[in-house]
Amino acid sequence: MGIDLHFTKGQGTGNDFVLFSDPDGEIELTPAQIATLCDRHFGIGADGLIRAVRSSKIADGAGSLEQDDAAEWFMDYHNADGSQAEMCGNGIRVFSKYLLDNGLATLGPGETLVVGTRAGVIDVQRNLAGFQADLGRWRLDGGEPLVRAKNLQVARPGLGINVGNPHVVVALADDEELESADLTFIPHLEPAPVDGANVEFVVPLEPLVRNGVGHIRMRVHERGSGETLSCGTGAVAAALAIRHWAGAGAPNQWRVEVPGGAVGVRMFATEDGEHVSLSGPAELVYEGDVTLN
Ligand SMILES: N[C@@H](CCC[C@H](N)C(=O)O)C(=O)O
Repeated sequence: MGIDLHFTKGQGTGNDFVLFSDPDGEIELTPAQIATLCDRHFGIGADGLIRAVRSSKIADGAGSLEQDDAAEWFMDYHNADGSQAEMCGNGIRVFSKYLLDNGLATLGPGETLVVGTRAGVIDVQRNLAGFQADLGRWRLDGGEPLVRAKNLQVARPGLGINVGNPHVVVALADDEELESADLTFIPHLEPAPVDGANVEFVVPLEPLVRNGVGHIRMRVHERGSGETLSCGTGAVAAALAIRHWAGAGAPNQWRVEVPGGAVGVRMFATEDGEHVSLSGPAELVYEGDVTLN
């Protein structure tokens, strides 16, 4: 018997998602079913799939689910190939918009929506750009693998950064080089991270710092989804890497241009260490019904 799904299509800076709600955790899709839904030729088409499930109903084994009574909803995220991911920065804004527009949550001015994810609970607030998500603490992680991409003449050292999910950031010389990279092929990392990684190719813009805000441009090859128009956690990792390389005095606020638009990144001190936040737009595009066999 088929599974009937009422779905919503949403996007944030062109990173697009199929969303559906499963409050009681009754619908477990297989990786193959998710890949079919996300397929742009044989399915709805998306970079990832998001299931809205109550945190109390998410099945055990979902990862490091930090239970928090305030997080009524859990963002169950899968990449386009059906693989699970811990976190999605653009996805969490679109997920918040989905919860609010469907009356599943409320978020007044100055209030915080707490969302459960495999990377822990994330605080989301409204802001001028749309939504801002506090992604919490980040860490240098995964060393400095050598990165090769098709059409890039030389291998480059990357920087491994974990912002809930794994990234490797590579600095390129200029826009010409950024455009020349062929990201239809998976970048080659040496040594290869055990759990794979999203790979961001970044160039500084001129001037790098304007009014105290750093400006960079990036393209990304997402683990499990291929090249996408944007990756929120990737933008965060890119800003952290460039700040790391720039050294003392580099800004704590960044604007990251991606093929699908631009997002904002901010690093700020908290009692439990430095946090990083991501802000940007979120839009729900259309709704539909689909039957999965
Ligand atoms: N597009 C997302 C990241 C989605 C997960 C990623 N592909 C992974 O496997 O870690 C974002 O906006 O952060």
